[in-house]
Amino acid sequence: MASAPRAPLYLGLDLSTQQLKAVVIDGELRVVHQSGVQFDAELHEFRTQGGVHIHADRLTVTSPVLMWVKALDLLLDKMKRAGLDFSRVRALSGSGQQHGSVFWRRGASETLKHLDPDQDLHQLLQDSFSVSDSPVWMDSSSTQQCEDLQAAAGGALRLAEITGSRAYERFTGNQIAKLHQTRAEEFQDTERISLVSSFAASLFLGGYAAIDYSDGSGMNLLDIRTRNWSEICLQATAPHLDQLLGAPLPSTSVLGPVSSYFVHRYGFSESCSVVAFTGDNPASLAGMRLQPGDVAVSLGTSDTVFLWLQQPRPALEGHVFCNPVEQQEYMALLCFKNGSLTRERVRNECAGASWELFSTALSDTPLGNHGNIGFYFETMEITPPVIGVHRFDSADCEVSSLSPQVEVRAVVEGQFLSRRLHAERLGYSIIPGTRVLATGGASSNKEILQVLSDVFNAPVYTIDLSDSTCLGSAYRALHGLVAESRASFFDVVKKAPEPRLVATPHPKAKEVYDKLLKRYALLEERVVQKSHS
Ligand SMILES: O=C(CO)[C@@H](O)[C@H](O)CF
Repeated sequence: MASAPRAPLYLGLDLSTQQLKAVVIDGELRVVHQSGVQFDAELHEFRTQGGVHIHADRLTVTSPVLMWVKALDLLLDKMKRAGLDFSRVRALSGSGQQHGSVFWRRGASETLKHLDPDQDLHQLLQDSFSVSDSPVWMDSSSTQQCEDLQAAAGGALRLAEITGSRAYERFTGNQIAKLHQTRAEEFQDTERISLVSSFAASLFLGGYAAIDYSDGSGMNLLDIRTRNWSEICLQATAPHLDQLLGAPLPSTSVLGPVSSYFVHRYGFSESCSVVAFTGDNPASLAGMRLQPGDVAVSLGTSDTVFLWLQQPRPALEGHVFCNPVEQQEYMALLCFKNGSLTRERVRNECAGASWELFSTALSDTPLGNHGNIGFYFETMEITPPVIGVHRFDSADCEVSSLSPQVEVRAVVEGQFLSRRLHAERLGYSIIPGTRVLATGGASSNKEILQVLSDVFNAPVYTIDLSDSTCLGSAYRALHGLVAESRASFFDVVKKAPEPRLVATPHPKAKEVYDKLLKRYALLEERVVQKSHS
């Protein structure tokens, strides 16, 4: 059913690792438009792989910030050509890959304020960034800065108590510290530092957008209880950081009207509101309308497991972020770097680059995979921090290879055993009645979700759109308009379609995977010890 011609629309964007996506909903929360730009395929002049550049040291990982700018030009042109009436967009919001950072050159705020609508953003902002290769969440090169920050804060656990996480290499504060130490001239030429989320919001705002509490929780700089920058952490990171970052704001904040550039170039209404952008995982929590007691499993470039927390429970593993939709509450998250790119590599090598054959391999191999277990940490993993590929047979003997079909099941079972093991270690036990909400690209594959249901011994649900992050941003755009009146996010989006049950655990699942999980934990410890020896 089409929306009425002048009925308001709400735009949600997601600037993720491999692509820029958009979803448009109407006032009934129906998706009326989707679009996207794939970085590798449509912006190949930037020569990224999976949207990033992995540097020769195999630890430094960056993305060209002008690729993200040009992707927005392409996306809005695509949406305009597809006939989207931007004048109906009442509010827009968005999300970005977490932890990444953008360094605006001195003078860029003036350029942002006076964008010429006859030119594209990519041309206008060519000289607006002091750092052209933005550090992103896949980077693992700031270990020294992590150690220094933990020492300054009083140790790893103290830092976790303050910021929600011990120091992690990908977290923005440590990346800023490294850049300040190793690229002093570029740092000196910087007048503002944004997250990927607030950078995208700045483009629409025509000025520097505030960092929101939720994505700001992924920097090792924000005190998650006071929701202000931690002085100890700022001081330990770089000079004048409070000025470079600006004051953080609630994730529901209306930042202002869209800039005149978008009014004149694309026909946005002058009254279209820009609602604070946030991180991709917090936006996904919103898109799935995650409730306390649910467990979300996002299967994207990174795999993440996240859930709703009423009170922060920081630990030495995983993260606590401010909740993006309930300002006084929190969310817990575990991140696994070797996610979809690892599944795709095994698909290419063991299933003829076909998802159908990949799914057939899963259907044709038994629960527990005859005791074979695999660890596929092709790049430095985050949870646990280890690199290497290791395969073990049913007698816990390391083997050099598995048959193609067994390897397919081993990568999927191994990833899900790891997600479950580390979630349970954080006290997030999967109890009867727990709903597992799956999202992200791989959540459209029923056989992969069947393995998830079996390993977690829980029913798995999905929402119609595998892209909960964009949908969550569109929901947040709508909610931002009424948040000041204290309207709850859940009231505003209660008409959204309910998650759909797509897999229930096999009767033997609990017996098989409770046992296999114990072996997995011992073997993972062995792999970690071996990689640190
Ligand atoms: O590092 C992560 C979360 O902490 C990843 O999920 C990124 O947000 C992916 F873009």
